[in-house]
Parts: sequence; C-alpha cells; structure tokens
Amino acid sequence: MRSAVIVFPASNCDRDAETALRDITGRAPHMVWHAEGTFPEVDLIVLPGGFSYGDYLRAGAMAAHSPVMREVVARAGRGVPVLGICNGFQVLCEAGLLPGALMRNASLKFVGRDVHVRVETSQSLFTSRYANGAVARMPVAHGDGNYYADDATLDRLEERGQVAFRYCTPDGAVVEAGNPNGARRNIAGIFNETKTVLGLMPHPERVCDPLLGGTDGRAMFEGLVEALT
Ligand SMILES: NC(=O)CC[C@H](N)C(=O)O
Repeated sequence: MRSAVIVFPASNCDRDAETALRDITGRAPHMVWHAEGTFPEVDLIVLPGGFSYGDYLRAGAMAAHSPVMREVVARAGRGVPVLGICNGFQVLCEAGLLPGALMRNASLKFVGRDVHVRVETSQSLFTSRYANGAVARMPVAHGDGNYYADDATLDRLEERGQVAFRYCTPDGAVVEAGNPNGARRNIAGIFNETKTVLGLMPHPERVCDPLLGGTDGRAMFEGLVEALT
C-alpha cells in the first residue's frame, strides 16, 4: 500500500503517522510539503495532527486553503481514501470534505489523555478490522475537538452510518462521562457519504506499538493495508 502524509507548517504528528505507516504497510510514506501542487499517486492520504499554521483564524482553516489541498480534494473526489487525524479532521471539515466543525473544548482547556471510543461500524475501509461495538483506547491531545453539526446534519450522519467512533466509558457506555470535549452525541469521528474519507480526533497512529503504551490503533492501518494492497 502506497501512502502520503501531508505536512503543514506546525504539523507535529506527521512523524508519528510516518512511523505507523512504515511499520504496518512495510513502505515509507511520501512526506508531502503543503506548498506542493501535486504528489505521487498513492492509495491513502493522511492529514496528520498538529497545529497547522499555528491554528490561526480557526484550527485547520488556513491549511484547508494551502496549495496541496486542491490536489487532496480532487483525489478525494476520485475516491482516493483520506484519513484526517485530530488537526487533520479539523482540516477536512474546513475544506468541506466532511460536514460540521470542531469547536473549542467545552471545558475551554486543552485535553491530553487517553480516551475510549466505541467503533460504530466495521463497514468501512478504516474499521473493517474492528468488531462492531468494539471499544478502543486511544490518546487525545486537542483544544478544539468539540464536534458540532446541526440536528439535521447529525440525523443524516446517523441514518447513513457515517458516525465512525463515539466517545465512551471503558466498558463501552456512550455517556457524558466518557466525552472529553463536549462533542455532540459523543461523536469522535465521522465518514463522508462514500466512507472513503474519515476524520477523527483521537490518535490511532500513536497506539500502534506496545512500546507506546497501546496497540488499539493498529487495526485501522491493518484494515487499510488489507483493503488497499
Ligand atoms: N494534536 C492535534 O492535532 C492538535 C489539534 C488542534 N490544533 C487543537 O489543539 O485542537
């Protein structure tokens, strides 16, 4: 599986994504600087976590208008899978590839800790290696992770099976106690309509090696390798 990681000024999880992709796919991803107009054909594009452009204006707002994003949007339109992690999720919403927005955490504080998420569907490229309803432990590290969309949009996402992950307690209960940021309906990650684009606030790439304290993120990359190789 060939992959690319898009690197913006102040991305800071690009190396984490690179390491996970190299280990699990067996091939080094292309690291693509934001100013590039194009990049090699790949099977997966990853928008990594970080503070692109210093989170100025709104997190992800400036990155969404960087030169490389025209190419990312075009390829997403052709069905090339795109994974946006944390700041990458924010960029996907700002670029219009996913609906809704990531607002300031309800606590108004940066949250950096492990959370639990429930896998809402295994029917996707990204989640095929998880069981429906599986609970995964992954870290979050964000100040703006509070997913917001209006009721009609949320209803549509739910009807079409576009909710990928919800924050939950360690035993899988989707309740306020498991929600680190106030996200509506505990939403931690969503797909586009064709489920070829996934954005999520937790960091699966940081839990792909027991040395890093967990392996619950590996299944996402293993499923992608299986589907895209
Ligand atoms: N880890 C990250 O990607 C940080 C996301 C983002 N810039 C925020 O603080 O909300």
